[in-house]
Amino acid sequence: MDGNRRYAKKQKLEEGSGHKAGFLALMSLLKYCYELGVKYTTIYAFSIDNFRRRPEEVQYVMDLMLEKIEGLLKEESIVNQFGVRVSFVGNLKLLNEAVRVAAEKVMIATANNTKTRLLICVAYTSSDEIVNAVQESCREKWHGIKALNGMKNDEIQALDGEMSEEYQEKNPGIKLVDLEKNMYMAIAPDPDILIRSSGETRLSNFLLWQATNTLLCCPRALWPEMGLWNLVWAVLKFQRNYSYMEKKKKQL
Ligand SMILES: CC(C)=CCC/C(C)=C/CC/C(C)=C/COP(=O)(O)OP(=O)(O)O
Repeated sequence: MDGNRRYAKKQKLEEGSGHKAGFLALMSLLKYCYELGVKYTTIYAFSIDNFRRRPEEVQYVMDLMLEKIEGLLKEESIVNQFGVRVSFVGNLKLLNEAVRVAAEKVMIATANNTKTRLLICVAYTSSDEIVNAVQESCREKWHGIKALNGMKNDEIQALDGEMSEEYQEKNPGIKLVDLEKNMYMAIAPDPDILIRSSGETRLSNFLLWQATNTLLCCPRALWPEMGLWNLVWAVLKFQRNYSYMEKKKKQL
C-alpha cells in the first residue's frame, strides 16, 4: 500500500490523513476483491523497516491500526459482512501489546469464517520470515535427533547429511527439514497477482520466497487513489498471462 504520504502532500493534507485515506481505499478494494470471489488477499500494512520512521509517525500508524483492528470486530464490519477469516502475519512480538492483543482477538473471533481469507502483514519482511523459518527448522531437526534414544554426540554428528527420505522412513522420530511449512505465509498459497501502487517496481522485502511466479502489477495511482479499475486491470492482465504462467509452472 504505497503512496499514502505522497497522497497527503499532493492533496495538501497532514501526513496522517494520507494513512487514513489509505485505509478507506483498502476497505473499498477489499470489498471488490470479495465481490469478485478472490479467496486469498494479502496486504503489506507495515514492514519491520517502517519501524525506523519518525517515532511520531510510527505511533500514529499504530494508533490508527489499533482503532481499525478493533473496528473489524464490529457486527457491521467488512469481515462479518463477507465471512472473512483474518490472520496477522509477521514478527508480531515487535508490535506494542495493545495492537498485538487486538490482532489476536480478531484472529480468534474470525477463525471459523470460511468464505475468504485476509492476511495482514505487519512487522513483516521476507528476510525476517526466511530467517525465522530456518531457525524453526533447525530447532525441529535438533529435537528430532534428540528424540532418538541413547544417541551419542558423535553419532548425532555422523547423522548429518543422511536425512534422506529413506532414512526418515526408517527413523520416523526424525523429520526432514521443511522450510516452507515454517514460513509465516504457509497458511496461504503463493499469490497469483502482486499489486504495488504508486508506480514503484520494487518488491521491498515482500513475499520474496512466494512471488517467484507471481504477476507483478505496478499502477501509477498512489494507494489512496486506487480503485476498481486498477483491480480489474490487474485481473485482466493476469488472465492474458494465465496460459503462459501455467505452462511455466508445469516446466518447473
Ligand atoms: C488495520 C490495518 C490494516 C490498518 C492499515 C493502516 C495503514 C493504512 C497502514 C499503512 C502504512 C504505510 C507504511 C503505508 C505506505 O505508504 P507510505 O507512508 O510509504 O507513503 P509514501 O510512499 O508516499 O511515503
